[in-house]
Amino acid sequence: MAQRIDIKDLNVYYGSFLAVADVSMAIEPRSVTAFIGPSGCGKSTLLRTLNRMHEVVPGGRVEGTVAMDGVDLYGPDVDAVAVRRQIGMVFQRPNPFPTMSIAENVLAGVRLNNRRISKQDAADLVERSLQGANLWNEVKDRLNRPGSSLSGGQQQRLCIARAIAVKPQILLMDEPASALDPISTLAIEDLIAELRSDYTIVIVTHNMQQAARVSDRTAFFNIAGTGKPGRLIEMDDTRTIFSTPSVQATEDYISGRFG
Ligand SMILES: Nc1ncnc2c1ncn2[C@@H]1O[C@H](COP(=O)(O)OP(=O)(O)OP(=O)(O)O)[C@@H](O)[C@H]1O
Repeated sequence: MAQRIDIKDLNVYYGSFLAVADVSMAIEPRSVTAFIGPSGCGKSTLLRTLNRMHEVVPGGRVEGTVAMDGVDLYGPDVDAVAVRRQIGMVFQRPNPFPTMSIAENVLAGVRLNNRRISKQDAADLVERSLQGANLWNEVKDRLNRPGSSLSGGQQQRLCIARAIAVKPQILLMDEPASALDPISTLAIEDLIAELRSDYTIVIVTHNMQQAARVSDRTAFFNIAGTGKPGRLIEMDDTRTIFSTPSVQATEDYISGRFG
């Protein structure tokens, strides 16, 4: 199911402002890649180019290529809406549909994709997705209660269930645990570790320990100053980045000397 992502010579703009410059990197399938770096270096912006959400912002555009298993997402025949539907995204704040039931929240993406689905298939998909998000046991007796009746950590796992219900190949996570308490954070991290075997996962995180715990590869981004674009400084196995990075700025950042 998972797909490889190849980013080549990517520049990302908001209008005339170059927010991220000259990024080339490969993101391996069935692995977790963490984007780290100081505030404003463009981690979230880059993440949003991977499912064409960036260009939803007025003036948002890219130069360069982002290929999924060799197919350029920005190619002329590619439908941006279809790309957004296929590539799951989980945000910082859990955003279930508050009045929709837990079960309908899980099915929301599938329904948006206009897929006709029988009652039994829907029930199976709800169970499978909630199992996949490690939430089934906590909610199986109240699937008709509203999504907003869950705790923050449960809501975030519900959002992950919603994302995986459409069977995406890639899951993008923008600080998925930063609004959660430590126990919910660990639940999300455990879940990421489990999902890794089926998906290509890219996670933006400010939390160094989290990057070290959950990711296989880490990409460090930096910015030379206000108004300057963010750049990829280095990318390597997470163990290497956190033990023997090759660039001084990476070492300074991970050891807490700036950022
Ligand atoms: N909608 C927008 N319109 C214009 N500029 C934007 C927009 N969103 C972000 N930017 C700018 O793009 C640059 C990169 O922002 P981005 O949010 O991607 O950084 P980040 O590394 O994810 O930051 P943080 O860690 O604080 O979330 C910043 O200079 C930011 O001000």
